[in-house]
Amino acid sequence: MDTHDIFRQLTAGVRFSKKRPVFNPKKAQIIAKEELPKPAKVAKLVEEDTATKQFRLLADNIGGNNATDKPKRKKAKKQLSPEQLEQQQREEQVLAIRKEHSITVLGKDVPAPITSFNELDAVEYKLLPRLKENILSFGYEQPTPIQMQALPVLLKDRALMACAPTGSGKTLAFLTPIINGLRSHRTTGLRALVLAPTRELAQQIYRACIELTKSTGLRTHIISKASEASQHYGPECKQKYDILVSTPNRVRFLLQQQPPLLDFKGIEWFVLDEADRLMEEGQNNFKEQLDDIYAACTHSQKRVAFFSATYTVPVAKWALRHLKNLVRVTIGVQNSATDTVQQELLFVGSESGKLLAVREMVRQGLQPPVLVFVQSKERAKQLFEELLYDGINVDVIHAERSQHQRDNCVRAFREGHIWVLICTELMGRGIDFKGVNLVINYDFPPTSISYIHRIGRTGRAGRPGRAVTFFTQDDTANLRSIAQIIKNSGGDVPDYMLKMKKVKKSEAKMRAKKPLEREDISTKIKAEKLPLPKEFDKTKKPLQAGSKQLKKKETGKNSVNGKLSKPKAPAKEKLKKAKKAK
Ligand SMILES: Nc1ncnc2c1ncn2[C@@H]1O[C@H](COP(=O)(O)OP(=O)(O)OP(=O)(O)O)[C@@H](O)[C@H]1O
Repeated sequence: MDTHDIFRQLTAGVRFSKKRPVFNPKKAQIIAKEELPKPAKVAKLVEEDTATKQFRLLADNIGGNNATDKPKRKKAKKQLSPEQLEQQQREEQVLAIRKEHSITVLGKDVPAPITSFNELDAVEYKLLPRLKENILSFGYEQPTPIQMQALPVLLKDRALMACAPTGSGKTLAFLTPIINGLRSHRTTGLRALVLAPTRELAQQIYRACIELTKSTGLRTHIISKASEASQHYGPECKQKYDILVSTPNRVRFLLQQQPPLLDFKGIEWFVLDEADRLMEEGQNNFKEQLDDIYAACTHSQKRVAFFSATYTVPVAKWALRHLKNLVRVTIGVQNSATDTVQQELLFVGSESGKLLAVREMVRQGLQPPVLVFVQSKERAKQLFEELLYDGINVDVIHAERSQHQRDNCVRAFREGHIWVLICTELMGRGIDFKGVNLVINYDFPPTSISYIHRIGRTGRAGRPGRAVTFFTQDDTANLRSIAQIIKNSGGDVPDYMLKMKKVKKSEAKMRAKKPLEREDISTKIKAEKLPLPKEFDKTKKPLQAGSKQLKKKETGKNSVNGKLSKPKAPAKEKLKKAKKAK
């Protein structure tokens, strides 16, 4: 495989604008010159249709025609030496394993996949016996496909960009090589950094790390409160940790203190979980924070690994620019939903139809635990108020709740005290609740990436799951792409959905940034929609010009002394009167 091929394959699925240069070789100083394609070749690549390119590359790889994977067959005429024959057989075996587990690899000299954790005892990996015991204590019979391929790649100190379906065991795939690489505790300070987009996910990774490091002596820490961090990391601090798990904002905050409260000069492992989310640019996104953090990790030998179930252009670009010796591993088809989830799209007519649909599902018998996704914290609160009195154990989690409340909520859901958890996008990524039976997308996901992650909260680790996505007339813009995802993972969708007009890129972007405005979630009768009772009108005197009441009517606000007050609902008045009469 020549350099041109490597670049072409690493950028599979990446769509470059013709206006902006795709890849500026001058900027990519870190990559060795010979690894870079010539600008003219890049331009040619840009013009290639992305979908065709992706399809061809996947077909090539899975079918084994990839130059990386292809066993070097000698010409039939030439007699093979026993060693050559053995080598050829080994290569064919590797290909067969990758094909069986839908593993696609891109890069030079990619290590062979393992099929059992026992293979990690080999001299080339030198897995710590204690670490292996910890892995086996989870009761896993064999590595998952991402573990099969990512473990050897990372244990051989290669940079990795890994894409594998939700719930496929990526956490173990990145924690094991870190722990094995660090081996034992040192008092020199932090040597590994794992970043995740939410605190809940960081907590989950932290807990997994504590389990995996048992009896190894390695110390892991999670930054729970930035304000307390000075005690743990300040220059005079005696107690040092080896591994730090956190969200980017807390880390950057500590780095920015004077003097900085974190020292990343010793970071040998830099791992991003949900890398595509962390690389998102724009307001309230992590990219800027990430750049600062990466710049502080100045160790010359640091290993970098990105993991996610989905990948986007910025991640591929960044990896190409910054990482040497890069391997890309994809399990199945990139950016696809896990095939263990039975997916349904349900037309509910209108916003009120959604509540009816949820209640109907409850009436028919919901199998908890159930996760319900809505698009905002306001809507999460509204839905919670609606379902609170429906006789189901329901709770709600969103960014406005305190950290303590969020932790309690997650714990109660994990322990089965809460059956239905209403949540926002906050819980969409990475969270591993065991045995979630159903995900309801109450509000249509803003992007197909969000859809893949949300429904991936069920159907994890090979278990079956179900996801129901409500849609109304307002959601049809994104319907086509999500119907396509369902079809790609083996589900049934009506033909008309797949034939719907593609949304413009600009519109898709806008929808991703700004969710649709929706009617409030409420079954309460709206006062303003009720006709005024007749007697109310008859007894009313005409309003005087300049009177408070008339002003209120003109402005449409119930303003008393400049403050907003609740409108007095005629229906409520009527109800009160009726009660008094009783
Ligand atoms: N080898 C294995 N065999 C069986 N189960 C496993 C194995 N490795 C991990 N698991 C289990 O699979 C579940 C999902 O793992 P994990 O949370 O790492 O998934 P993920 O790929 O990171 O998902 P997401 O993309 O949603 O973050 C966990 O409950 C974990 O215990």
